[in-house]
Amino acid sequence: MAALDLEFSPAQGSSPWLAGQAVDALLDEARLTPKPGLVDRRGRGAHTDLDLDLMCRSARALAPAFADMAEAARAAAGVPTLALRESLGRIGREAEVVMMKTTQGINTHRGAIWAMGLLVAGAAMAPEAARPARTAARLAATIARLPDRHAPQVTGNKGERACRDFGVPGARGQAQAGFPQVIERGLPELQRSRSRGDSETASRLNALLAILSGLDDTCVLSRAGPAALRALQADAAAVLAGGGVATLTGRRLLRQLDARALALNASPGGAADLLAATLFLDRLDLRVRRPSLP
Ligand SMILES: CC(C)(COP(=O)(O)OP(=O)(O)OC[C@H]1O[C@@H](n2cnc3c(N)ncnc32)[C@H](O[C@H]2O[C@H](COP(=O)(O)OP(=O)(O)OP(=O)(O)O)[C@@H](O)[C@H]2O)[C@@H]1O)[C@@H](O)C(=O)NCCC(=O)NCCS
Ligand SMILES: Nc1ncnc2[nH]cnc12
Repeated sequence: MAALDLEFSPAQGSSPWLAGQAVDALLDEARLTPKPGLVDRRGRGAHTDLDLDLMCRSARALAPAFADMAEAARAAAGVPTLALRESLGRIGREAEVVMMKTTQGINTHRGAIWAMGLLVAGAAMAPEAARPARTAARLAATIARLPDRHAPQVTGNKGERACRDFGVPGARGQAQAGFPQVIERGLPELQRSRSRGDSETASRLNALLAILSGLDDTCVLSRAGPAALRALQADAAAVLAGGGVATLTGRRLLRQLDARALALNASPGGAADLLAATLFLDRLDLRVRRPSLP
């Protein structure tokens, strides 16, 4: 894997820069507080084996893999080929090994490696686009729909089992459909909340809730089942209908959602990954609109 010097400030749009944006988006997601059922600055959420320090170390360890994915996408000269799909699959599986070594066997970011890896590749293929977020998601979806001959037929992962048992498309389906929860819910809610003057923290929490309210999160399904997923989705929608996290009503409803997630041992890890994806794409769009951003 390519060596990456994180002290060095890479050129905007370069592969190390894209990798840095991806890692920063993962760190922003992990630190965002208070999230329902998830690891944040307050603690472990519904998890016994995760904490914020571990999430941050895991995120940073993924930088070289994201840079390699961007390089592989650039080498494909803007065309989402089968060879690129298979290169990304190999780099993605290696990144999962790096994650597991870093965390001593705990799954912190498997879903994030998948979603973010595809989006980094999509962004690397469309660096000059006027609306990089949408272009990156569209290219990422095209890559995700290609078959990878080297992927294991059956992984036995909890997400795979939840997709089979509950008939949902899961992480693969979300990517293959062009990340609708990110493009149609996360990003618009982030922008809506900001434009009405909500704080950045409230805007990001609202974006997480918008994603959670409509996502077939296999992390919730496998830990707590379909009734729990429906309850969390309804609670998340209620916070937004109550005015969002910046309001007193919204904050009260968010506390209820958090309490319910903890009582059900349910963690919306898939929604957290897609919030990180939303923040990554938002960073790309912001750089285009405001090139002088620090
Ligand atoms: C396509 C893969 C992601 C494999 O997917 P699969 O469904 O087979 O299996 P999982 O390993 O379960 O991964 C899915 C993870 O994706 C997140 N997720 C869940 N639902 C959705 C959704 N609807 N849309 C998008 N993303 C979704 C979620 O990730 C987060 O949760 C993880 C923590 O879960 P937890 O249950 O706590 O942890 P476990 O250890 O599993 O259980 P416990 O013991 O703790 O109870 C955490 O990772 C978050 O990120 C799902 O977990 C992909 O792995 C794959 O095929 N890779 C191959 C490489 C490749 O092709 N790469 C190409 C481009 S990079
Ligand atoms: N903040 C978080 N807590 C638990 N699982 C996660 N997966 C991705 N982000 C997470």
